[in-house]
Amino acid sequence: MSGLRPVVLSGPSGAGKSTLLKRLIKDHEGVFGFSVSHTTRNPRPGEKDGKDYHFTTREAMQEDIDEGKFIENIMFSGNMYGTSKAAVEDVLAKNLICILDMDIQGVKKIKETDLNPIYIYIQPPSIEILEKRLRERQTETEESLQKRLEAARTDMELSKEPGMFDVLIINDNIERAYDELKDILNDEIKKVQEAKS
Ligand SMILES: Nc1ncnc2c1ncn2[C@@H]1O[C@H](COP(=O)(O)OP(=O)(O)OP(=O)(O)O)[C@@H](O)[C@H]1O
Ligand SMILES: Nc1nc2c(ncn2[C@@H]2O[C@H](COP(=O)(O)O)[C@@H](O)[C@H]2O)c(=O)[nH]1
Repeated sequence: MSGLRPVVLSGPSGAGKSTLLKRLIKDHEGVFGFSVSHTTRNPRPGEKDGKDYHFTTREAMQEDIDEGKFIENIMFSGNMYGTSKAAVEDVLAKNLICILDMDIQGVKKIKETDLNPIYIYIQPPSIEILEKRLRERQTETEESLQKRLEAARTDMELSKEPGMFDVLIINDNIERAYDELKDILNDEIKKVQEAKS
């Protein structure tokens, strides 16, 4: 099936991107496929290699980048992250809507490609609430948390650049944010469902 637009979910660390996209994929079986990024950070409890991320080393990732295997890659909070060409191609080959989770630097790089995704920004209600959610997630050291909050401030400023995102969702309430996300993607979801029926 041609013409399915990928979806880029961006927003600061802790905004709720993974929570929303995991629910979207689970609730729409056979509709969405997650573009599994590479990262050099350590897996969190419960994260699976090849599903949440391809966990790798700096050396291996740099080698692949040098060989042109990545669409985009960044440094975030002291670790490398990136979207390989294979990650996106694997999803598109299955005729699924490809969902990408990335920071705003990645968004800028994707804009230089011909992927033509729908760009969605997930915004926390405030930096204070973001900090509270990140602390409650209990995944970060104090140092990593501070780096993420610093990056979040820059990220939220850059997100205001006109034309950067197609839609902004304020994640003050997870049910409302999820309903908004579903509404935005309704036309794309229908395309896949109709093609399958
Ligand atoms: N609306 C909400 N209200 C309260 N807690 C929320 C809400 N949305 C998400 N959370 C919680 O906030 C934390 C951060 O959410 P999540 O991990 O989905 O963020 P993220 O944007 O994917 O972060 P990262 O980019 O670091 O992976 C999680 O513990 C999640 O359960
Ligand atoms: N530019 C990219 N950013 C990515 C990619 N995969 C994830 N991310 C972003 O990194 C931060 C931190 O993620 P975490 O899992 O360590 O909390 C977050 O903002 C993600 O959106 C990628 O491939 N490219």
